[in-house]
Amino acid sequence: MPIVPQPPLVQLSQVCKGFNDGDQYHRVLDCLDLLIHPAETVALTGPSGSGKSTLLNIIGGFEYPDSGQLWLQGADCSHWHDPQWSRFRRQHLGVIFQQFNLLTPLNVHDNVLFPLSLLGQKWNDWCDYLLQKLSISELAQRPVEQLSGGQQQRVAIARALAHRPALLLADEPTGNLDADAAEEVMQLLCKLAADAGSAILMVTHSDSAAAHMQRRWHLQQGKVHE
Ligand SMILES: Nc1ncnc2c1ncn2[C@@H]1O[C@H](COP(=O)(O)OP(=O)(O)OP(=O)(O)O)[C@@H](O)[C@H]1O
Repeated sequence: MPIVPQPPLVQLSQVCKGFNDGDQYHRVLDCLDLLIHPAETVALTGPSGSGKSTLLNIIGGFEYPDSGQLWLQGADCSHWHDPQWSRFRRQHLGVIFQQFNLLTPLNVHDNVLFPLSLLGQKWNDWCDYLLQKLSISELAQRPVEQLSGGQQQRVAIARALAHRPALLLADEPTGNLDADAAEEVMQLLCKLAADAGSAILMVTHSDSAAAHMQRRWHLQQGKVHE
């Protein structure tokens, strides 16, 4: 059987993005060409305001570039509208937000189940495995607002990986944790993403968190340096 090469998971070609600041246009991303392959892990670093979240938001379809092209899993999504982005995100994208963005009326179990229920799927052995590895099985019935920040972070990781996304976007996932907790969370995140077959693009200001990723992109003055 011939081996069919897989397309890149994420491909950006000449992507530019800027914002109007008063009557001045401020270019944040300056004609970026980038590739992420399936199951690759990439840290995205750079000074505050350099455009890291903007780049993450464009790859997740939360913001649109001003120009350039974006492909996901080989599909040109430069002109996708909201329904196509929603479908892609439901099936293939997991997101860990800096502030966790958990569904606060719900308990841990229902937060982790949520992405699966959007796909018409049920709780499964993988969900049990995630909770067990993240040491939150005992908390399954607890409302998430009753949990500590570190526990909520673990729920956010389980929820982001519940549907085994092709791509995990993480914005400062260890930003609120002390050094020991951050190290443990990074080890868990890498192990579970590898188990799920997920690639990671992770924004971080932490060198030690970035060191857990296979590649490192540094964003400065609109350009990415590797
Ligand atoms: N919706 C917006 N409207 C106007 N300016 C914006 C908007 N979003 C981002 N910016 C500007 O774009 C620049 C990059 O912002 P972004 O949040 O992507 O940076 P960042 O590298 O993630 O920063 P940080 O590390 O502080 O989170 C900043 O100057 C910011 O003020």
